[in-house]
Amino acid sequence: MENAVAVRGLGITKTFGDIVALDQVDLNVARGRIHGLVGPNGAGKTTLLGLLLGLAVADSGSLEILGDPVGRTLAAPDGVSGFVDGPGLYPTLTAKQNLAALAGLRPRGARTAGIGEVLEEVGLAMVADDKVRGFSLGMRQRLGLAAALLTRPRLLVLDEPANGLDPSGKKQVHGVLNRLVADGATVILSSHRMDDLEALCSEVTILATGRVVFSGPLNKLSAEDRELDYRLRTSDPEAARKVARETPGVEVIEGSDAVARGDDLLVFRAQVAALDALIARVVRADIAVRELAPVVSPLEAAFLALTEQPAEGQSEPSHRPKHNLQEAGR
Ligand SMILES: Nc1ncnc2c1ncn2[C@@H]1O[C@H](COP(=O)(O)OP(=O)(O)OP(=O)(O)O)[C@@H](O)[C@H]1O
Repeated sequence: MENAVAVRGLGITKTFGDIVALDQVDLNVARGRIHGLVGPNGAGKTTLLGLLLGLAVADSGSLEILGDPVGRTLAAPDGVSGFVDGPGLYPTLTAKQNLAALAGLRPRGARTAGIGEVLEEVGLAMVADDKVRGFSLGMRQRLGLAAALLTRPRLLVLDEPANGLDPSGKKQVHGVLNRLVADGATVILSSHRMDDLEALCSEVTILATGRVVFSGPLNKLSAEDRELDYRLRTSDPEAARKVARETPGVEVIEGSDAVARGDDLLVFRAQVAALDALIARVVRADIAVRELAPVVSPLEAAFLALTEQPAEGQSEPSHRPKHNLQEAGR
């Protein structure tokens, strides 16, 4: 039976001189999933993705990809493709010529998808014969994805793949990634876009200054006992505000940006139980609920809480978690 784990990393450390880019990182990614990597600038995301692509080797720790231990040589492990720091493309060649050049580098007999097929998949068939130097950032990103698909990867590793994509390009790329995992492949991607990660990923790893501060299913981040800020739009904002003030566990936030903009919104902080109680009370008071949403998504809230930068003059960095939230046994 095929190994159910696509990536198993244990205690991975990578330094560049004095800089500790990755500090005892554990990473477990099940096959057939889209796993998101998130963290502030300089957190170590690109470094970690580079290790998965065989662009660098770790100083210590163990890494197993698609069932095989990763050695000390710089080479993409079998079945893995992708890119970090943007796709490497030849600007003076056309999209088709770029892919042909890459396909030509594939070993004889290696699994290679059709060039027309991958261009079609990423929505670039119409510009197949255009030179890449005239491509927008989003088109280059999609061509980079097409190049990665050429190898029919079992593990696709992408650094900021949604960079520069317009909504239709984003939809196209999301479609490609979802089809890949439906066919049994695994995708690991980094992004600063929480909405993208929430739309695509079932699991995320949050890194802060080279350390894992959370790794696990996205739904663990919206834990029932975590307070979140919500915005509520109703048919009667004043009456709703009064109900909110009288509901235990609900803290009305008066000076929020939404209120300052003059929006007819009630912004409040609550745990899930108090939120439920408030909505029930609002409806019982014959006030219609028109919109209810977290001000920031659970992923963004966790990101901000777990990766906050140390305050000026603070000796102990507050982003160093007191508890590592890594899901046990994963
Ligand atoms: N080749 C290198 N030489 C020296 N330092 C490096 C090198 N690559 C990365 N670093 C350092 O390692 C740390 C992690 O960098 P990395 O690029 O992995 O972060 P990142 O999370 O991808 O950041 P971003 O979101 O800005 O892309 C940073 O402090 C960075 O300056």
